[in-house]
Amino acid sequence: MTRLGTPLSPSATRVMLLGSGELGKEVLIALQRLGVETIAVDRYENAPGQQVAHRARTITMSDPDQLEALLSAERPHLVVPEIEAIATAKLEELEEAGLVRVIPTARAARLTMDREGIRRLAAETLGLPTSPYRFCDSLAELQAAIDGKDGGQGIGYPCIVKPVMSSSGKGQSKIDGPADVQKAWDYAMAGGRVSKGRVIVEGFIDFDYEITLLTVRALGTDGQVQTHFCAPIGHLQVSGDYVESWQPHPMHPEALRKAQDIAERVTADLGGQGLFGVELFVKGEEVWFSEVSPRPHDTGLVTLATQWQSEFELHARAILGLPVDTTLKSPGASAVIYGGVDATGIVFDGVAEALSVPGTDLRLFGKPESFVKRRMGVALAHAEDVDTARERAKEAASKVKPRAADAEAQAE
Ligand SMILES: Nc1ncnc2c1ncn2[C@@H]1O[C@H](COP(=O)(O)OP(=O)(O)OP(=O)(O)O)[C@@H](O)[C@H]1O
Ligand SMILES: NCC(=O)N[C@@H]1O[C@H](COP(=O)([O-])[O-])[C@@H](O)[C@H]1O
Ligand SMILES: [Mg+2]
Repeated sequence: MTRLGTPLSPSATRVMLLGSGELGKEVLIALQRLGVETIAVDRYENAPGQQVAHRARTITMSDPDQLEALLSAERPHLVVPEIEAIATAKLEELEEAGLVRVIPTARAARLTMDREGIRRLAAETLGLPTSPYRFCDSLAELQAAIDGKDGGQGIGYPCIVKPVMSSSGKGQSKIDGPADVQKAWDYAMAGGRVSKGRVIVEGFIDFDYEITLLTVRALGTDGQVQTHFCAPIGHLQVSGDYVESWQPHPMHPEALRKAQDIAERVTADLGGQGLFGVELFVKGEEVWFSEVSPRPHDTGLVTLATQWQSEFELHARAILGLPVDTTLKSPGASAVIYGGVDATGIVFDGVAEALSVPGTDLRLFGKPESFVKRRMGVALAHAEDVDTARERAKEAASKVKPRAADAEAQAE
């Protein structure tokens, strides 16, 4: 295990998060509870995790020179990517030279920041079932891939187009017919996290439900990495972004076996220690791999209400080489609170009303700027069963009403 010492002293264990949004904030809190010295990095000032870390640094994380300069100034023992858009090639170079240890590995961070890297690994190297897909660099290539005029079998309609570097549904759209192709291309070009004129087009999978299988690679007492699974998390996505999640999601035993097998294989290849969010589509007993985050997953926010150790605590423990426990405490659910307004500085109305819903809790992330579709908070609920928990979480989330702080000042 990593030796734990005294933060802000020479014996400290220093962990740097690259990306400090709502997910990183919870990882930072979990690390601090174990006496780790934390450095929160993000692309903008006062990111949620920066508000709870020992130190905050703001850089362009996709700039290799800025990243290298920061790493040599801070000399963290562990570097924990929290977002896709970082200079992963630089991390690989520094890891190779033995200068940093990246969680779970720099290669995993590189492969998963780009849909092409992880999709080719999963489908072509590991032979896992996925949707049919093609990568395209222009509108003409996209049309040809859909029509099967690029030498391959046509992806056909409906299909889904996504920038190769994006997350939370940014730049993603569904194409139902030829009239939607241009619009989907333009939207993808505008929506990627890092501008790169490349997209993936995927055949649409008509799944019964989709899950995130949180998978933890942690050291056992024998010093070997062991794989642990959390109970499946069901979720609902709107426009490619998660709006609700719940745990446990009931699964046919054969589908669960396949899901765990896929998760085991993909995480074993990515390697290292830490928690992964393996996204899977399920229809009957059939299971498709969609993608994987080598870090806590947004749909896994529900584990703050459902597990003895949340996904954030599991990640913190696993990366430090400590034992983990993935057992469920209670069925539960989460429901997203969007900003609803474009404003710098907001006020949340209805918080007391929300928390008066039985079994609920809130996380208000503290992001300095709100956008209509920016995730600003989440409602959590536990209950005797998942259906009740979902109702509670949705009710609590619906009572929280963000509004521009300016409007309040004007009203007073
Ligand atoms: N091939 C597909 N067939 C059917 N639905 C799909 C397909 N690809 C994506 N989706 C839907 O869109 C959602 C978002 O897709 P995906 O996970 O690839 O995007 P993302 O931007 O990486 O999202 P996040 O970062 O939140 O995980 C999926 O969870 C699923 O609901
Ligand atoms: N699906 C990935 C995901 O949920 N990532 C989470 O969202 C933050 C970015 O939010 P922002 O776009 O509002 O700054 C990231 O920092 C991470 O916590
Ligand atoms: Mg996803």
